[in-house]
Amino acid sequence: MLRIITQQADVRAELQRICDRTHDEQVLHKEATVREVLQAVKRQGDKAVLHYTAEFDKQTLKAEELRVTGSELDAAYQQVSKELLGAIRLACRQIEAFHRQRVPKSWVHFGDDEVVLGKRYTPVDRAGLYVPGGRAAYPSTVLMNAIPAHVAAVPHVVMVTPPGPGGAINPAVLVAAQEAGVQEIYRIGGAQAIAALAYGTETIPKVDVITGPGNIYVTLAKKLVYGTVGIDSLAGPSEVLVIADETANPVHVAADLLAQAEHDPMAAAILLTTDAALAKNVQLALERQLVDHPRRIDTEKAIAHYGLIVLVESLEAAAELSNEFAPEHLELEIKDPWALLPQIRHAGAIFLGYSTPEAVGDYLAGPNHTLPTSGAARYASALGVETFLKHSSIIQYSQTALQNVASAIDVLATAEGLPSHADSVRRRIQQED
Ligand SMILES: NC(=O)c1ccc[n+]([C@@H]2O[C@H](COP(=O)([O-])OP(=O)(O)OC[C@H]3O[C@@H](n4cnc5c(N)ncnc54)[C@H](O)[C@@H]3O)[C@@H](O)[C@H]2O)c1
Ligand SMILES: N[C@H](CO)Cc1c[nH]c[nH+]1
Ligand SMILES: [Zn+2]
Repeated sequence: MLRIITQQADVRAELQRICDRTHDEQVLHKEATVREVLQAVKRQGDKAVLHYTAEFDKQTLKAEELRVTGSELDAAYQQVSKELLGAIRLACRQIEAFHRQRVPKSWVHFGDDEVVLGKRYTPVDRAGLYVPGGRAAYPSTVLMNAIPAHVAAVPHVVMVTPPGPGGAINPAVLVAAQEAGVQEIYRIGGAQAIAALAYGTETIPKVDVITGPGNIYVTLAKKLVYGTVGIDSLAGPSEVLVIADETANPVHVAADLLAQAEHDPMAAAILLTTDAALAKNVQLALERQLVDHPRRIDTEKAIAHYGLIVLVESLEAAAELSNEFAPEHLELEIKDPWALLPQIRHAGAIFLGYSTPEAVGDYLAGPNHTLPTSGAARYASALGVETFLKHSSIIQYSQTALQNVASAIDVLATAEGLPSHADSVRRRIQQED
């Protein structure tokens, strides 16, 4: 049963508990497991990857079987329906069109003061894409990761995804990877896959940046390898926060809450509403929709632990609570969503109005569905082309320009107690050796 609580009670504490669910004390033992996996893969390479694949994915593989072969890739096209291929291609076009807008461009400015300044964008050499596969297959996530990498012109794109029975990978995932230009695919998942991409093994190449969402093990592993490699963001167990008024349809709101809860027992689904009748009706609708839900057990777990309906006094109060939670997905199911939008400061993606279920963003609206969770939307954003780019600053001074700033640099370097800094400028001005 989805609990209903009122604003005055311990709403803030409850929302904080749900937000913190991937970094609270209860996950410490999972972090210990992840640390062990990272260390083992770093030291033992493929041997450890194969060991943990057997332990956690229940698949016994040999090192030479880790890479998906050309014949498997070809066969995948025969295993997907025409409709599915058509939908993948539509999603590809829309995601690419969105990501090609406002790609950061290199620039150089030649100033009148004989100073040249600029920024030069270059892609990483190697990207590693994590595509989840424990509880569901995610061809959409392949596209959301691979297309921005392609638009950023990353020369080498590697993908990992957990093996299913017999080591098989879902054919739709393999088709999506080919449509989006992935070059190498390895059948590994979880923390061992993140470790392999971060440190490299005999079989799996080390990459420069790891992107993609995943469950708690994947997210903790990404957090721990950050620094050895770059990451996109902490895109962990899914979450949705819906702000709804009395005009919202309770059946639709319940369906949207379940659409995120069904991802993972650690997913979060929250409704903030000004209307007590809506709260009750969403609760009832959700119960009904859960009755013959194919993923009922996990979905009920998510709803029981991380599901919540909060009755709020006003939409402004709802916006403030939402900002504190910083949800991955925020739906505004209210009469005038554009009027509330200026009050929203932190959210991975915002869905406006009754006809915009979060699922359109998951699949094909165009914006990326790999989004920060557990409060990370306070400081991080959706995966994008820029995730695969970095920029170098460009600086050139003429002799005259250097003379103009020499004394200021001298003063600053002296204040910092760094005489060679001052000297490196002074020698040029004085034309000494
Ligand atoms: N935030 C986002 O942008 C976003 C997008 C899509 C999906 N998601 C999330 O991705 C996740 C997908 O999760 P999933 O489980 O289906 O697939 P997954 O690929 O993320 O995780 C499966 C892996 O977890 C590892 N694992 C499972 N149990 C373990 C244990 N007890 N100890 C150590 N390792 C273990 C296994 O190695 C397995 O390969 C969900 O949480 C979903 O909500 C998030
Ligand atoms: N809602 C997920 C992000 O939290 C993305 C997704 C992929 N497929 C379905 N949903
Ligand atoms: Zn989803």
